[in-house]
Order: sequence, then C-alpha cells, then structure tokens
Amino acid sequence: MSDPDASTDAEADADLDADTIDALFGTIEQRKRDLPEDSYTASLFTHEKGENAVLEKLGEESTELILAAKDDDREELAAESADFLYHLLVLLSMKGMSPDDLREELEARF
Ligand SMILES: N=c1c2ncn([C@@H]3O[C@H](COP(=O)(O)OP(=O)(O)OP(=O)(O)O)[C@@H](O)[C@H]3O)c2ncn1[C@@H]1O[C@H](COP(=O)(O)O)[C@@H](O)[C@H]1O
Repeated sequence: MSDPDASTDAEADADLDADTIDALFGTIEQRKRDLPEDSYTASLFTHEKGENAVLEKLGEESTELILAAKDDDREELAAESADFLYHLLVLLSMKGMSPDDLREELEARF
C-alpha cells in the first residue's frame, strides 16, 4: 500500500499552479523525507552540508541581492531573491516550520 503522505515530483509539479511557494516547500519536505542522492536540497539536510551551510547561503544571497538592488539590476534582483527564498524555506523546514508560520506572522501585523 502506498504512503498517502509521500508526495512525488509529479504531484509537486501539479501543485505549481496553485501556489509556487507552497509547491516548492512541498518538494523540500519530500527531499528531507526521502534524501535522494542526486538532490542538492537533500544534501542540505545531511551532515554533507547541514544548517550552517544554509545560514551561510542566506548571508551570501542577501549580500548579492543588496548589490543587485544597488545596481538597479531587476533580473539579478529577482534571481537572488529566489535563491534567498529557497534557502529560507529550507531553513523553515529544518526548524519544523512552514510558509504558514510566515503568513500568520504577516497577517497578524495587519
Ligand atoms: N529553488 C531551488 C534552488 N535555488 C537555489 N538552489 C541551489 O542553491 C545552490 C547555491 O546557490 P549558489 O548561487 O550559491 O550556487 P553555487 O555557487 O554553485 O553554490 P554551491 O553549490 O557551490 O554551494 C546552487 O546549487 C543552486 O542550484 C536551488 N536548488 C533547488 N531548488 C529547487 O528545489 C527543488 C528540489 O531540487 P533538488 O535540490 O535538485 O532536489 C526543485 O524544485 C528546485 O528547483
């Protein structure tokens, strides 16, 4: 019997239409669970890289996105923001959190 909680790549792709951030987070959770060998995301959840590597990436990506903003380079700013957001989602997953925690925090400020 198949595990109803086990999402596949196909399911994650199908979710892209609904909400890209939630779909990406679902893929990150799947990589955390299954640890496929060829996955960069999975490597972040192992001793190969780990939490310190994610925190280091967040520092690097935030510097790069600031430089892109200072250069008025919108394409680069979008790319660096995406790198930052991806690593932020990995960090939330590592801490047992999800994009819903972010939504709740933002909504509480309205
Ligand atoms: N959105 C991302 C994503 N954004 C950034 N990265 C990776 O983050 C890494 C660090 O980015 P850098 O710009 O610093 O690149 P780098 O200098 O080569 O860094 P290093 O790999 O040397 O540390 C790169 O290897 C990027 O590929 C991502 N890796 C994966 N995803 C998504 O995560 C999901 C799972 O993918 P897998 O990780 O392949 O399973 C898929 O939906 C992917 O699209």
